[in-house]
Amino acid sequence: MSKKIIAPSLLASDFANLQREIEMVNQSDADWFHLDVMDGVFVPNISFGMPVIQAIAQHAKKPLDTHLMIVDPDRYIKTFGDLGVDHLTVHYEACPHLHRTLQAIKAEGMKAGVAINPHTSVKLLEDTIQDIDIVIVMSVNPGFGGQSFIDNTYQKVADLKQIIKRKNAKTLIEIDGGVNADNAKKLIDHGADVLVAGSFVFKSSNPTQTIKKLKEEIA
Ligand SMILES: O=C(CO)[C@@H](O)[C@H](O)COP(=O)(O)O
Repeated sequence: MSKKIIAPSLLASDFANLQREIEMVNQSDADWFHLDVMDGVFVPNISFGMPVIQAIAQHAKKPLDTHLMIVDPDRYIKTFGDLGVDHLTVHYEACPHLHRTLQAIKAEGMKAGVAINPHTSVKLLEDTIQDIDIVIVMSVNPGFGGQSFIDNTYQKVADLKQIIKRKNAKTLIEIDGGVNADNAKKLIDHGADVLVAGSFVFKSSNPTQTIKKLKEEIA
């Protein structure tokens, strides 16, 4: 069985002590950093952008998994590649020419991801799945941390896993939003490979231990 991945979302971290938070993740059992870029247009919130990611990249010792919640992501693909981002995920709902966008991300040397909102069917990815390295199944409506997990995510993950198998693709399934110790194992059992956790990690009294517990839960 392939290794299961935990990606703490820095959106829930203490921005006033960002370097300390990055070092915590570096030293922890976490596998990736998850970075949420929000533009205030695609989602009703603005988070952080290139200068902050450039600063994070100087300290992070694990892959940067970057989730663009922005309109017209094609405009910035090269910039994120130059910043040293490892995975770049765009939203299905923001890409009229998804196949072209995926090729452009790969041409910059990054893994190409597609995120789908809770209302978007996994069936819409059937024709591009072999070109997608990572699908982020949103288990909350994107834009904010700390929301409650949407229960139909389990079925979406199972359906997506079937599509990946049928098409003989190597795509990883990543879950983002409301992930905690109560739903982590069930998500893995339904076919998830990567779990993003923001509030559950950074709002806990001991984030390092919380990451360790999550890893044990899904091992
Ligand atoms: O993309 C998003 C929110 O839009 C997520 O990455 C959140 O940052 C996850 O936070 P929690 O739900 O785990 O607090």
